[in-house]
Amino acid sequence: MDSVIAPLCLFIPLNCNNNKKKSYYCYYNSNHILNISTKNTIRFSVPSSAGIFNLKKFTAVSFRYDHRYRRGRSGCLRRAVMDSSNSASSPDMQKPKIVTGPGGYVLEDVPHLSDYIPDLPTYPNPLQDNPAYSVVKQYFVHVDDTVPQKIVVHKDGPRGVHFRRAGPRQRVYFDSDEVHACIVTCGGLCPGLNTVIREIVCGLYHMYGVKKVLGIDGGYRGFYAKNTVHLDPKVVNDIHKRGGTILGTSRGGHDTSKIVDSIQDRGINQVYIIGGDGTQGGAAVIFEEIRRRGLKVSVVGIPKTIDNDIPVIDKSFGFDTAVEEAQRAINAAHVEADSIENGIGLVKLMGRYSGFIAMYATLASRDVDCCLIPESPFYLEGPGGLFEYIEKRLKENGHMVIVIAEGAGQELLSESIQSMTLKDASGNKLLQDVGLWISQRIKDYFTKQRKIPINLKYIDPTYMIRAIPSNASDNVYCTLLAQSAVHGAMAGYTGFTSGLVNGRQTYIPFYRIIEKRNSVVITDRMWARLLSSTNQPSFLCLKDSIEDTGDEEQSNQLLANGHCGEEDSLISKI
Ligand SMILES: Nc1ncnc2c1ncn2[C@@H]1O[C@H](COP(=O)(O)OP(=O)(O)O)[C@@H](O)[C@H]1O
Ligand SMILES: O=P(O)(O)OC[C@H]1O[C@](O)(COP(=O)(O)O)[C@@H](O)[C@@H]1O
Ligand SMILES: [Mg+2]
Repeated sequence: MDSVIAPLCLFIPLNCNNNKKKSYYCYYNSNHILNISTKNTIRFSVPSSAGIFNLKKFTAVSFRYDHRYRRGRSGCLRRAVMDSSNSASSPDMQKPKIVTGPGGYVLEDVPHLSDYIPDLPTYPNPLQDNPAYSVVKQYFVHVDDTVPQKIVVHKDGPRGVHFRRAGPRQRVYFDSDEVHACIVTCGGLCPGLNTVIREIVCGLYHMYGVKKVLGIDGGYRGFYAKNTVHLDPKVVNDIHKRGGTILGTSRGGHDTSKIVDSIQDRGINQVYIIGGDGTQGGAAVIFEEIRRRGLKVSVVGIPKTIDNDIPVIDKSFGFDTAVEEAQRAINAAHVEADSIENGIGLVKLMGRYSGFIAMYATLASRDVDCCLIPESPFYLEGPGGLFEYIEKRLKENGHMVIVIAEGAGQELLSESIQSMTLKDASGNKLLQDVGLWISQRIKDYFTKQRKIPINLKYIDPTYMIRAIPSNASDNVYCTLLAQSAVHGAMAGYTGFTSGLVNGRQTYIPFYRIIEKRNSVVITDRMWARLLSSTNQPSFLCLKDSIEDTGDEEQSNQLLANGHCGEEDSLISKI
């Protein structure tokens, strides 16, 4: 382990088999989850009572669950908490910047260029002379402004974790002529990518007078394997009306030293990285390498995930657009099902590990009779199963609509289809098509076993949803995210993701973004709302779900409060 270079990703699946000892399988690598190798597997045991898994022996900078290793219905994952005193045990690692204050106040601050480069000159913010902004009272953000992560507090409770408020600062750490910025988009497509690119370029130009902005072509590998594109307000003027990303994107290709060499060789000093959890993980590595080399380069992440699976932030851009567009597919499924005897409309929506799109699209539509998501295990046959429910709805209503998230029921699929271990270039497991599989199972059951003729129409609108331009509210959201990112970089902050927390723009340290995944908490009120709106079976009683998750902290909270903890960011706020 000593030879491992940071950052290190540990994936710990827990086989929850009610034995006294539980086995953890750790996979680690130095840079990229693709390089996970079975040779690097360490196996050891901890007592079942261990709620916190201590990473003392490892040089861990990032840590997250990986549902890909989830095992069957009884498999579960236990929260593992990174011990912050150990997380930076390598001399190359940036220690989290934690500031504490009275009343249990904690600021999880972001790095600043001045942390590792002494005597940096500062300049007055050019915005002070900008006629558009000079009318705003208190335009500049106060240096002590922070935003609480938890908005619901109790009288005697601690003030809790805060993040630095985003926005323009009185003094900046870059002279406008000195700035050479670049923008890269990585991972899957998402509505709003072009709007974010546009607003970074226009923000740099119009607010700070920055003229040198480069577009990196085709994701991370574009830094060293492709040409760059010059970006200015004229080039990006209309791009927010188009879907996709004008810069192109890719998975794979994260070669840290080649990327940082390219940044250094080109004289780039602000790097804007737009992408999901994988991309932000890559951004964290780039930041660490830049810091290690002592370069005056701000590294800024803008979170992109159509699945809304990035933690801490209220929701991700493009999510609203995706939910809205999904309505068209659900409407079509409903029209088809309603027009024919025993019609079943089945719509597969995105959501590899998190069922937010399926849940919100279902709640918005009111036409859906059953919504299946990865977080809520289900079963097909027998009392309380899906087939029984379908038969009941067909008898009652003559038709039904099912929405299924792409990651739902994967454990059932791997039981019936030989498990595939193929991965994409980023190391994400290639999922089996649950929509096709479940269509076939439903058809077989009703026509062969029950001798009930059904008419099933399957719709997969995934790429039609991903490829559209963002809607009006996402456009505004993208603008604020992009402008906050620019303000942060100009103010000398680095190693952060720009994100909305409780309705306020904030700067969040990378490690908080990549340490875990945001997912639907099925024992939370929002999922209960869904169950009550569709009237579908829960497939799991509360007692079972508590036993099954094996997460003691969550279970205790559930039993005590009837709802879940801070992970349910989007849900619990609504
Ligand atoms: N742990 C990691 N460290 C470095 N780079 C990573 C890591 N995980 C993913 N990447 C890189 O980030 C990019 C996007 O990741 P991917 O998972 O495909 O999309 P997303 O950012 O949407 O989650 C890819 O180039 C991938 O190689
Ligand atoms: O077909 P691709 O390009 O591999 O992408 C598929 C994946 O990307 C997504 O659309 C969304 O990914 P992000 O959350 O990273 O935006 C998933 O729903 C889907 O599993
Ligand atoms: Mg991802």
